[in-house]
Amino acid sequence: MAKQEDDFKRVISHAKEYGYVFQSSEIYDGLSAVYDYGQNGAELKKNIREYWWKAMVQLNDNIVGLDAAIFMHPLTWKASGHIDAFNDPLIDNKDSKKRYRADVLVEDYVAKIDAKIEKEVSKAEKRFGDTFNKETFLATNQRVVDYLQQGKTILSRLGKSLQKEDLADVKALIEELDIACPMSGSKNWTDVKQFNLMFGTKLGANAESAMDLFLRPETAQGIFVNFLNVQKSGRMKIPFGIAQTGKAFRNEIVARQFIFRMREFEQMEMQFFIQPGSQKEWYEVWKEKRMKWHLSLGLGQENYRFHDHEKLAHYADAAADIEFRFPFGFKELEGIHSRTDFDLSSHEKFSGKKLQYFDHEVNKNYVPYVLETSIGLDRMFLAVFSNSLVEEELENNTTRTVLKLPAVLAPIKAAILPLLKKDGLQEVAQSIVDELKYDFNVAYDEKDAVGRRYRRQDANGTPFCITVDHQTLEDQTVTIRHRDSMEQERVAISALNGIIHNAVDMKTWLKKME
Ligand SMILES: Nc1ncnc2c1ncn2[C@@H]1O[C@H](COP(=O)(O)OP(=O)(O)OP(=O)(O)O)[C@@H](O)[C@H]1O
Repeated sequence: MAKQEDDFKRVISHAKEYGYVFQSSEIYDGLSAVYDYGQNGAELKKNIREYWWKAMVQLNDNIVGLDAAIFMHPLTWKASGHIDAFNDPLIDNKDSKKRYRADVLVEDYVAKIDAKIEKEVSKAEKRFGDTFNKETFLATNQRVVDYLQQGKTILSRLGKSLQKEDLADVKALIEELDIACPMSGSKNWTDVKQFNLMFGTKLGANAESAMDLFLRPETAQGIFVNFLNVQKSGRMKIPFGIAQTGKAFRNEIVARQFIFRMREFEQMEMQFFIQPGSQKEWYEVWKEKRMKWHLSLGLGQENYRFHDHEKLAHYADAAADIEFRFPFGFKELEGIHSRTDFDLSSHEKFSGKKLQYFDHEVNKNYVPYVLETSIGLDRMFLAVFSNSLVEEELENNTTRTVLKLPAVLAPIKAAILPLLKKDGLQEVAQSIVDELKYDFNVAYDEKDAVGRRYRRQDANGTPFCITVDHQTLEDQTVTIRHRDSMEQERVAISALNGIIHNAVDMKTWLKKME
């Protein structure tokens, strides 16, 4: 646990030191769970967004984009169920005065059971070596079987109590499990209460006539209310999808995991409109497609897993998360939800407007079913960033900090370094920058010894360093150093564009999804 916490602290401080993420309004001591992206963070975020957009919109001829407003008519949130059901069960500890999500307290308890299982598995793995079979072990080792059953029983009871809104039972569960406040160790709890997560605001200057609005808690509803606008104007045929990226706002109760859980964040969502009855098939298709997108970035297959939901939201008939191994364990990164016709039917009901589609294939009108993929851009940022940050032992007994970002996402693709600040080397380096900058985001760096500059660029995630030296003046060649291998090669200036292009081109990376 201590190592996990240290690793996570290192991620947060590195993000600040290298201009990736800052606490919002830091000079006023910050605003809790709100963050700003710095010069490098803004680039990384933009690149992730573009990587998603290309994969979803550009590569699929039946998916189009949308940019809906954050403000929406208040009835939208009545129809979507957010006014009545977008609640988290909260519980306060009377001694520490700390507030928690009651369901998260129980889930964390189960995570501890999971950690015990992992421990048993790794012990057995060591003992049995190559002959070890994890599946057989999980099914036959009595202690592990008991742990698994215990976790399942707890989660199933939690799911049922939440579904029935039986908050007294959620509290009873916390008491039965003897869960203590993680900050103080006290077990002196209040009752569990529901808390609506939407932020309210007002539209209009006049106090009497001002209209109560909500900041959108998800981008999806902007897509649903525009379903017919897009379908008709784009003459879209089912199955088709609408994708959008944009800000969403949630007044999260527990928000202390850096950019994992924010009060203002960005989502990348796609709603895929399909024939009723075909949802199971599309659910599997999109689970697979989205996992392939993640794997194409090369962060390691072992860092992802699916988690199929037992407790379903009011709109869903199936749901799974793609979980990622964050510094604090496996957690949700993306959700894939089979939303049935809940949203469109509900908007029909509340707006009085038909939101139907005439399907020539089957010769009838219907309200389409929807398959949704929804990922948090900030969470994806954290996944990429935390996974990439490594402390590497070098042969000469020193270490280096290197941010091994996938080159396609790196904020700066190459740094151009004159070896010395004289003899015309700076001018040549600058002329290389001036040529490359039309195609790539590049940096010029002349300060400090070249070794220190390499380290700085490593820590910044820059895939290439290009050094201009005296030989450059004679034969128009430079040294190019690769961030991950630290290998250096001598290449012609004229070859630089091609080398960088091969490494960072989105097409090459996206093709890995095939
Ligand atoms: N507060 C938040 N901060 C950052 N990203 C978020 C936040 N809430 C949701 N997301 C992102 O949006 C995606 C889709 O939202 P969804 O409503 O399905 O999340 P959720 O199931 O409520 O998440 P969680 O269970 O973690 O609260 C999530 O998978 C996550 O990546």
